[in-house]
Amino acid sequence: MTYYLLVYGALSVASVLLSFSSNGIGQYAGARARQILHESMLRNILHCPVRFFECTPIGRIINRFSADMSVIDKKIATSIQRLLQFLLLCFSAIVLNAVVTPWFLIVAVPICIVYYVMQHFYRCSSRELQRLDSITRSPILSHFSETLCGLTTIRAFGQQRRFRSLLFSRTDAHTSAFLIMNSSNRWLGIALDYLGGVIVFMSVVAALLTVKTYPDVTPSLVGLAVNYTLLVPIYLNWVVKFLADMEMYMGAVERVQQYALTPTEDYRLQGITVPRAWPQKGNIVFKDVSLRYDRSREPVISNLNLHIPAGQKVGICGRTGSGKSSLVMSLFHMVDVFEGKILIDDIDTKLVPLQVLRSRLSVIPQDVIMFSGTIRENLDPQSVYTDMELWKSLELAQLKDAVSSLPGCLDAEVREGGGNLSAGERQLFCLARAILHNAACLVMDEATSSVDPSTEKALLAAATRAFAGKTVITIAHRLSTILDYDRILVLESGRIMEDGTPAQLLQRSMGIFSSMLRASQEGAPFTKNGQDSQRVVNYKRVEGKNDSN
Ligand SMILES: Nc1ncnc2c1ncn2[C@@H]1O[C@H](COP(=O)(O)OP(=O)(O)OP(=O)(O)O)[C@@H](O)[C@H]1O
Repeated sequence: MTYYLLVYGALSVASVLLSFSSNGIGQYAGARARQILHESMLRNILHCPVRFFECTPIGRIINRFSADMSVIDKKIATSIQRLLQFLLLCFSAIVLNAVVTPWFLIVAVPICIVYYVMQHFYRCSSRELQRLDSITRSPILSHFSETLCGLTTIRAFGQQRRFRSLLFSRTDAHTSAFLIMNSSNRWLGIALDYLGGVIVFMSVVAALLTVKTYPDVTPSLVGLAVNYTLLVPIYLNWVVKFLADMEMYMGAVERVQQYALTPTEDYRLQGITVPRAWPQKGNIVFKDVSLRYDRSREPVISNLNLHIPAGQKVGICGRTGSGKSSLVMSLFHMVDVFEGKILIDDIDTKLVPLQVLRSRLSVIPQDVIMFSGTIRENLDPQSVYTDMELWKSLELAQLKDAVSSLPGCLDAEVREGGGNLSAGERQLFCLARAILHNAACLVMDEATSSVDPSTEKALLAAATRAFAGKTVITIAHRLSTILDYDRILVLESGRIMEDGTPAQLLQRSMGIFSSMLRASQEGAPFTKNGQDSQRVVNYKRVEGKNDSN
């Protein structure tokens, strides 16, 4: 009796210790695995080219980071442990039955086959149903985030009802998939219960036969075997469930891994080391440059040659899709420069590490991004400038008075997306950022297209003053704004069609620039009072005088 008690006690202690260590090790391994997966996905996504974000719906990316990561975080480690536990329990029950009642082995084989077929059928269906569940969830998230972003437009056009019904129909599709998935789980539960009933029945029959044929088998041993068998259906149910769950969860790992392996931009971390002050002059040379967005697409610009001397103010215009943005984006290597060279102050930009290159040039885009925080954080996120430098840049950007009147001045609140600032103010803040950077080249990509003429005038005047003597490249939305520039380039289908001073281009009455300017004066509402036409006439007069001098 003491012997049995000691063995039982030792087994219990061993079981507790093993369970404790397997839980600890399992959870630690799970935590490390999900940390590695999350970090590699995040690192990769942050380094993906802009094109990836244009082609991938935001809802899908959020889904990877929320739903898929949550599955990996909460479910996988526990499921693997439970699966192993139930597999071992099942195995031990079958072995015990086989040892005590050998007749059980005869029925065990067909039962195993039926069991295999059933779980295979369930797992195949469950995988597809899970995919359906995941596919139908992304459109809800995309639709929801799109609706939030475009709330003003939706309300302005009275489209609330349409958007609401679209949301409901997508939610219905998702709920249906979810319901079918859950029903399939219930089906499996019921089917396995029936199979379990058959197993118990067979086990009892095998026990009766064993008692007849092997008289030395005691009733207590038979009772133990039958008792174990009673639990087999429950264990089997769990094994199948966890197997299917694991398969489903590994889908999340596969999707996360896919994002962790998405090709990133070439950051050229091993690139050349450029002087701290580069580019000092802002002398830009395009040598036989060809650009494309994708290997499978035609180049948007082919064999372009262009020299922008240091300190020149260049206006770029052309019809929509002519390649203006692509041309200036190539300076930042945001488009694939697959042929030729772009030199800035005699250094090939292809060899400069991408982060260095982008940090040395300034850009004012059409849509300025402001983050929720303070004005100081938005101007100088890395806290490298002094207050005096911040105020100086605000003064040059004509924002000093506006900021000083705010409660908290530099620490005044900026809401998400700069919601409490006007479009013009946001653009002036972007100019202040560019001034702080003190880059030798400034690029303005239709920076003034969403502001009124007076703000536009203020922004351009501030930029001209702050970037006097530096290279400024402006993609012009309103042609009248670049009439006082040093040079104008007219692009068409990725080629430079006209290149010269504004006066030279205006002299070609049948030229593209002249006709575009004429068309904009006829069409633009703010030319009704003749301001811009007058400006062109005055400009021609002044140029005429200069020429005659
Ligand atoms: N992200 C992109 N992916 C693929 N092709 C693009 C992409 N952006 C632009 N393109 C293509 O490149 C060509 C030039 O576009 P780009 O935006 O440079 O013209 P743009 O003159 O700046 O036009 P807009 O004045 O309308 O901004 C167009 O044919 C356009 O379809």
